[in-house]
Amino acid sequence: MAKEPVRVLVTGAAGQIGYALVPMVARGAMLGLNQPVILHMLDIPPATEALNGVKMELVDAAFPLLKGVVATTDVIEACTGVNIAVMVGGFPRKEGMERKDVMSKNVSIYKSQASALEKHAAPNCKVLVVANPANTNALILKEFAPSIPERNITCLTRLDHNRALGQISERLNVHVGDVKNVIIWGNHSSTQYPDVNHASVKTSSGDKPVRELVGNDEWLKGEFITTVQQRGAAIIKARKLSSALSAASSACDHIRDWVLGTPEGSWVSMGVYSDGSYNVPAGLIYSFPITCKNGEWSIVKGLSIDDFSRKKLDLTAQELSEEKSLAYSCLS
Ligand SMILES: NC(=O)C1=CN([C@@H]2O[C@H](COP(=O)(O)OP(=O)(O)OC[C@H]3O[C@@H](n4cnc5c(N)ncnc54)[C@H](O)[C@@H]3O)[C@@H](O)[C@H]2O)C=CC1
Ligand SMILES: O=C([O-])CC(=O)C(=O)O
Repeated sequence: MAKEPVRVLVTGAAGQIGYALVPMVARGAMLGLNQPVILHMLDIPPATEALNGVKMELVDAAFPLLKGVVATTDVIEACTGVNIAVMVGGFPRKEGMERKDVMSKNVSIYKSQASALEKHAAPNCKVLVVANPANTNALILKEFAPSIPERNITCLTRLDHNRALGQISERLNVHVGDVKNVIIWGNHSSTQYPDVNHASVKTSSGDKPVRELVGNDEWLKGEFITTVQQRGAAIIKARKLSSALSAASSACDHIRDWVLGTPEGSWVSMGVYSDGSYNVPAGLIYSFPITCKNGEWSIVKGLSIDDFSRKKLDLTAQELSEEKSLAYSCLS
């Protein structure tokens, strides 16, 4: 029997990530090649014409899995009945800005969209916040949508995770699909901590630790970390626009693994509501190593944290606590 379509909301759908993301969803990259979808696309009134253009292109692309498109500037219509919400809408960072510089513009958007989701989305709707500052927008959304379970509200750090895999694969000249179990800890910002202490590479003689294969701690503790932390800024410098295709692809990875599960023996990074694991203060949306099964995520527990890592985990938690206070001051 044909599967019921899943309703996927993409906010900011007329923007550059939206434009890359909606065809990926319609092709099955997010929910699988046998899962029909109905796309809900939200943008703001000045983008109405562009949004309609995206809708026309979706029709023209004749995607077999796409069973309907709602293109609207009405937040209630956009949120009604959605099972997955990918929150991309917002004001992007420009060259020379830190992500928290876009805070005041974005947190007020997330406060109002929280209420629309809470009232109109399908029960158990899974939410992924992409727009920056992603962790803090997700936290605001959680706080202003108290009836959505906190487990259902996450933010995107999978792009940073994938960037870390990419850097290791380039350094070792191995295929990116053979590298696993890097971790992004903390904030989707330049204080994030890309950690390879538990990462490995599949080789013909079994899995080998990344640290051993790289054999250069100075690079791993220095240039590797800063390259991943600063990759978003490097893309902005090169393109004069922030990452879009890689962000869209990573958003698909995030939802796909959350819904369909992570492969046995490997984990991903997701920004989730901290339960105090690894002594990260509870009540922050913080990126952890995560496995997913049956549509639920769990933090990977019990990994060893050395002194170098401890300081990095604490630093990015500190930044998130400060962002949280700043966000509240923007809202008052
Ligand atoms: N977490 C992550 O890994 C990444 C996050 N980002 C962030 O994603 C966001 C989107 O980036 P782009 O698509 O490049 O920006 P963009 O400016 O091309 O698109 C944003 C879209 O959001 C719309 N929008 C603004 N306010 C809205 C509202 N209240 N409701 C619905 N739509 C609204 C705009 O009209 C625009 O069409 C930015 O905040 C950016 O910083 C970007 C890359 C990676
Ligand atoms: O850097 C930015 O503002 C966009 C972004 O979040 C990223 O590419 O990681």
